[in-house]
Amino acid sequence: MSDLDLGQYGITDVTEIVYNPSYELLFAEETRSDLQGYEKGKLTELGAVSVDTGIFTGRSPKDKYIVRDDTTRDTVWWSDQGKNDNKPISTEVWADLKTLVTRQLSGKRLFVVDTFCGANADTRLAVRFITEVAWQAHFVKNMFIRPTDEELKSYKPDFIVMNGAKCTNPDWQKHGLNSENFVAFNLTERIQLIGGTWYGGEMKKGMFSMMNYFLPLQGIASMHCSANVGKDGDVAVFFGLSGTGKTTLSTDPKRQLIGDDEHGWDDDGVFNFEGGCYAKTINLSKENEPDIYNAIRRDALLENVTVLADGKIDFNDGSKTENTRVSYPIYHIDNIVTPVSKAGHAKKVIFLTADAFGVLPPVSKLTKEQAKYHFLSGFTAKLAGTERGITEPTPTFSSCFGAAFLSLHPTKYAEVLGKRMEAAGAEAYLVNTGWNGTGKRVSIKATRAIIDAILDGSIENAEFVQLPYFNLAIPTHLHDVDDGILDPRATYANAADWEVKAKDLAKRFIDNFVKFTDNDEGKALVAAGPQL
Ligand SMILES: Nc1ncnc2c1ncn2[C@@H]1O[C@H](COP(=O)(O)OP(=O)(O)O)[C@@H](O)[C@H]1O
Ligand SMILES: C=C(OP(=O)(O)O)C(=O)O
Ligand SMILES: [Mn+2]
Repeated sequence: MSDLDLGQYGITDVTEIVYNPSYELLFAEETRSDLQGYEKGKLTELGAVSVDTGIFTGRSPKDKYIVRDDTTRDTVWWSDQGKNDNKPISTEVWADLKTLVTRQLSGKRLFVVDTFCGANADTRLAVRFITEVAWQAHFVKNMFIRPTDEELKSYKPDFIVMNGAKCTNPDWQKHGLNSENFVAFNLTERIQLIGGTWYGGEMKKGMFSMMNYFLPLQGIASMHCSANVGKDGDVAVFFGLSGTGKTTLSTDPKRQLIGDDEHGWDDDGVFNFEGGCYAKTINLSKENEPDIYNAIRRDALLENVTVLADGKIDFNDGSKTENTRVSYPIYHIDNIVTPVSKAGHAKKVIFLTADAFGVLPPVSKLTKEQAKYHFLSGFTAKLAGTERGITEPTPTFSSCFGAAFLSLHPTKYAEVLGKRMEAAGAEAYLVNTGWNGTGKRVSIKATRAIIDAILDGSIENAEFVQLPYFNLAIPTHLHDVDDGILDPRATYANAADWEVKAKDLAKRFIDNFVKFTDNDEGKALVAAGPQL
């Protein structure tokens, strides 16, 4: 253990430091009978503890800030340079927020959890979390990489996350901020501050935003994707915004899981940033998603699910939020890459989208140019719950399938990914896990069969037709998939209804892409997008 004087961060009079608590200790701490309110965990019949995360049951992008100083001024993609969540704050406002959080944490009994973000020793961030809430310590222990005892001996943090969830900012209006809640980053001090929101996802996705800052500047792709690898070492990555199926579809008993949400791609291949998974549990069933269901046991941590008096869980109850979750260490899934979550170069790149309009085909094969176009566009529907204020599927363009986490301009991620794909000879596919003309979502079973056809290569033997307006190549037949769903036009009682919606969506793509056409490269990509 390195020097644990929290005074160096401005936290004083700490009564006790619970350093890197074991799962045993966390269980005891979060189920203590004297705990009150949102701190209190409940034991469920599956053996996992369940907590309520408070007022915030999803991330709060509107409350996200980055200090604009000499480190970040010319690197960060700022909210005044495009539509994004990287709102600048001054060092003065930062100092006030830091005082609030350090004062909140001073004089307390604190949990300190030392972790890594990133599987590779040369590019990982050693992230130290400081929190007064036991289940928040549990969450980061599940989600980040747990250092070995040997690694802890020489552990030196690169980044500090001070979670002051219980404090809010009374001066937010004077500071010109969005609310009394804040999630703020300082790249010079290498500190994240949290106030007002208890939601653990701010820590997880916060450090993802930081990897998204550091890695592309070194030519390493930083990707909002899941990843797995087949028996022959064939790696696939699945990009997608929240709720599109990254976690569900990468958890595939036939393939070893690398990770379910955040990865890098360097000269050696694809590597996980995390040490755990964060699965949605709304309507979870043992039949549809057995591996995720079985991962919910002792040491997993449930969030915002409904627990009945006898400890039974009602996974169909979305009354607290649609964004009910479980975090678990990655080894709760049987088939994973060990000991380090990494594998070779990706040969298949899958863009998952959940099209709420019911226009896009369940699968299409993309040309190189189309891959770039769709990566920059990042079309999907935001599903209910993951972000505050989103209560029904809302169509959105989220660059790189993760605009909320991009610290640099989207073209930077496209450039780095493009180079990696080119060098690996990777093929790209667009998979719609959302809706079609039936008004229903494509079934998980059908999507899984589609993914199988992509990964075993059989899709390459299919006959393809071109979908008008989008010019997407769609297969006419795939093993174990109903032919009737492959062409979205066939899922409408009246194909003319598809036409109307398709034209509308095509126009949205075209309008959205205008922002990328201020340079020759972007202009050249327009031809790869929808045409009217
Ligand atoms: N065809 C489908 N493919 C993938 N997931 C689906 C599909 N239909 C419904 N779902 C549901 O959508 C959600 C996908 O969420 P998840 O895999 O957690 O997405 P992500 O990891 O990208 O946020 C799950 O609740 C899953 O059960
Ligand atoms: C945890 C999140 O990721 P995802 O929903 O993509 O799993 C999130 O977006 O807050
Ligand atoms: Mn996920």
